[in-house]
Amino acid sequence: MSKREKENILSATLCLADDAHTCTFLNDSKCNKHDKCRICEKTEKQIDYILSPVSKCTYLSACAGSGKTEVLGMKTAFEICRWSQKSSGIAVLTFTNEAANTIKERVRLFYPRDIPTVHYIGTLASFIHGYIAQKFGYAFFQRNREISDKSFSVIDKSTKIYDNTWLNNYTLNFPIPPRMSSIYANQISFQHSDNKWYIYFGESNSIEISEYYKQPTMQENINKIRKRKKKDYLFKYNFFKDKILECKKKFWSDGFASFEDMNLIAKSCLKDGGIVKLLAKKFPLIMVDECQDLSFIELEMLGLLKNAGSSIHYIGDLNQAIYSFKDAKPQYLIKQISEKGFETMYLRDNFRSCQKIVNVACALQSINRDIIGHAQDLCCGNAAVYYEYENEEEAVDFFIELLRRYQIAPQDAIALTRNSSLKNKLNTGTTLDHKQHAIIYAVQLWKIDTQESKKEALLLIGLQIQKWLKSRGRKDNYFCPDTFDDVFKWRLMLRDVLNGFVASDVVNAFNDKTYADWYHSAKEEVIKIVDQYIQQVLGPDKSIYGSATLRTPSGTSSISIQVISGDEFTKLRIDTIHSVKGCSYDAVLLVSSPDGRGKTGYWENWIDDKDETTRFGYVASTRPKYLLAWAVPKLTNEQRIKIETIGLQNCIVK
Ligand SMILES: Nc1ncnc2c1ncn2[C@@H]1O[C@H](COP(=O)(O)OP(=O)(O)OP(=O)(O)O)[C@@H](O)[C@H]1O
Repeated sequence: MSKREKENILSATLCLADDAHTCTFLNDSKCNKHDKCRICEKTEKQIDYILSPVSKCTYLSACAGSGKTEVLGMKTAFEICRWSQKSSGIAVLTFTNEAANTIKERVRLFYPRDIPTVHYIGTLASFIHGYIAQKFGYAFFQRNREISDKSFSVIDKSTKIYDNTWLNNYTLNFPIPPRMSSIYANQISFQHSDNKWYIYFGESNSIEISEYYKQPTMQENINKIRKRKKKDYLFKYNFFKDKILECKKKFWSDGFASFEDMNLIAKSCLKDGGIVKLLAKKFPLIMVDECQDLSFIELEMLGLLKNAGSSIHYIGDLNQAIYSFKDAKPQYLIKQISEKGFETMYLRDNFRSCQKIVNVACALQSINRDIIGHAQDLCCGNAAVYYEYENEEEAVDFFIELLRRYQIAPQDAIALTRNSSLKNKLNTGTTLDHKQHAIIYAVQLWKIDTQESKKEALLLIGLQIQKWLKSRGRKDNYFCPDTFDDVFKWRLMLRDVLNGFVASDVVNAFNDKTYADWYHSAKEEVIKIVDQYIQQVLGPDKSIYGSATLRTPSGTSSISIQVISGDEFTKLRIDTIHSVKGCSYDAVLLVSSPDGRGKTGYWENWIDDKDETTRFGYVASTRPKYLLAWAVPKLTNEQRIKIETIGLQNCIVK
C-alpha cells in the first residue's frame, strides 16, 4: 500500500478537530494547506504504527523526539473511531496526570467529541487502584473486616509518626535498640524483582531487611537480651521476618496500604483467574506510553493481563529509562517483549533536535542506526558544545552569554543537573552581571514589579547586605543573618531599603551612565539608606557606617550600565534531569559535578557507564532543539579527546 493510500484510510476514519487541519482532497492531490496537514505530515513509519493491528502485542521503540505522544493520540483516536464493542474499551496508560492530559488533548484533536466511557485514558496507578486493588483487594487482604467501605486508605511510605500517632498500632513488634528508630508498617515494602522486603528510611534510602537485621547495633541489642534471659534461640532472623509480615498483614487487614502495597495487592487479585479474565475482557487493548518507566511488578501485572487475553502495546524509548529507584529497568521490559513474542516497530526520526545534537545522543548510547534530526541548525555549527568551568556557577554565566549570542530567550532554555544539591547551589547564584552590580540591578528589578523580579531584587539586596554585615544566612530566608530570628522583619527591611533606593534621585539614575559614574555619585547615599534601616531593625550596634564600601567592580568602569526592561528579565530555570523527562527546550545546559564522587552526576560517567548513568546524560542531551552545552570541570588533554569523540565541540565565549 502506498503512503497516500494509508493516509486515505486515516482521513476516512478520523474526524479531525477544526484546529487539526487535514487536506481536503487527500484522495487526489494536495490542498493549499497541505503543509499543515496533521495526517500528511506523519512519516510512513508513524502511519504504519497507527494502522498496526490491535490484536497483536506490539512494542513501538521510538527514539527521543519522534512524536510518541502525537502518534499514540492519533492511534487512540483511530481505534476509538473504529470501536464497535459496547461493554469493553481501550485503556491508554501513562505515569503522570500531566502526561495523561496531554494524551487526552491529542486524542481530542483527532476525535473532537466526548470519549465513550468504556475507554480509559489516565495514569497506570489510578488504573491499578481503581479497577483492581480497590475493587477486589479487600477479598484477599481484609477478610475479617466488618464494615461496608472496604477500600484501602493509601498511606505514603514517608508518613511520619509525629502527627500520625495512630501508626503506633502498626509498629514492628521486635526489640529495636533505643538508638534506632521504631519501624512502622507503612515503611515496609516488598520488591518483586528480587523477592525481598525493604524498610524505607527517607529519600532513596531503603535497607533490605536482612541487612537491617545484621546491623551491629541491632545484633548487640539482640545478644544482650539473649544473655540476660539466658535464651540463645531468641530473636533469630526468621522470627524477625515473620514479625515484618505480621506487621504488614495487620496494616492491610485494617484497610491501610502504601502505594507500593497497592501494586502487591493488585497483583494478588490478578492471580485470581476469574478477576484477570474479567479485566482482560473489559480492556482487550491496553496501550502504555513511556513504557520504559514500567516497574518489574507493573510489567508482571500487564503480563498477567496479556496471558488472560488483553492485547498490549508498549510505546517508549529504553534509552530514557531513568527510574531504577522504582524498580524499572530496561532488561525487564526486553525480557517480557521477547518472551511474550511482541512485534517490534521503530520510529527513527527526531523532530525535536538538529542533527549535531542527535549525533551526540546517539554516540552516548552507541546507537548505530541512522536517526535523522529534523530541527534546523540555528547556532552556526555550534549546536553541540562543551565548556570547561572553574566553578559550576560560572558555567551558567557562560550559557547565558551563549544564549545572547544565538538570540535564544532564557525562558526557552534550561540548565540541568543530576541532583538537587548542585541545582540548589546554582540557584543561589544570580547572573554574574546581576551579582557584580547587585544594587544597580536590584533597583531595576524592583521597579519591574513582577513577583519573580521582586524576589530576585530582594535576594540581591539581601546578599549585598549580608556581605556588609559579614553575617551568614540562607538563600530561602533572603540571607537573613542566622543570629536574627525574625525573617519576616528582615524581608520588610529589604523592601524598605529598595523603596528608599527607588525614591532617591541619585541612586535611581542609570540612563546614559557608565558604572563608574553611578558608583561615584551614588555610593554614599546607598550606604546611608541601608545603614538607616539596619540600625532601625537590627539595632545601632550593627551599623555598617564606616565599615561598608561600594566600589566600581574592576574592569567595568567605562562600560555603560545595562538597563533592563521587564521583557528582558527572565531568570534561567535550573532543574534536575528527572524533572524534564518528555520536555523540549530551545537550549539546554547540562552541568556536570566537579568530580567523579557524585558518580551519576559526573560527565565522564555519562559517557563510560553505558547503563543508567549514561541514560541520565542521554535524557538531558535529547531535550534541546538547537543548542546543547555540557559544562564540565577543567579537562586534561585525554579527557578533551574523550568528550570530543561524542561530537561535542570546545566552546569559548569572548
Ligand atoms: N511527522 C512529524 N512531522 C513534524 N513534526 C512532528 C512529526 N511527528 C511529531 N512531530 C513533532 O515533534 C516534536 C517532538 O514530539 P514529542 O515531544 O511527542 O516527542 P517524544 O517522542 O515524546 O519525545 P521524548 O521521548 O524525547 O520526550 C513535537 O513537536 C511533535 O509535534
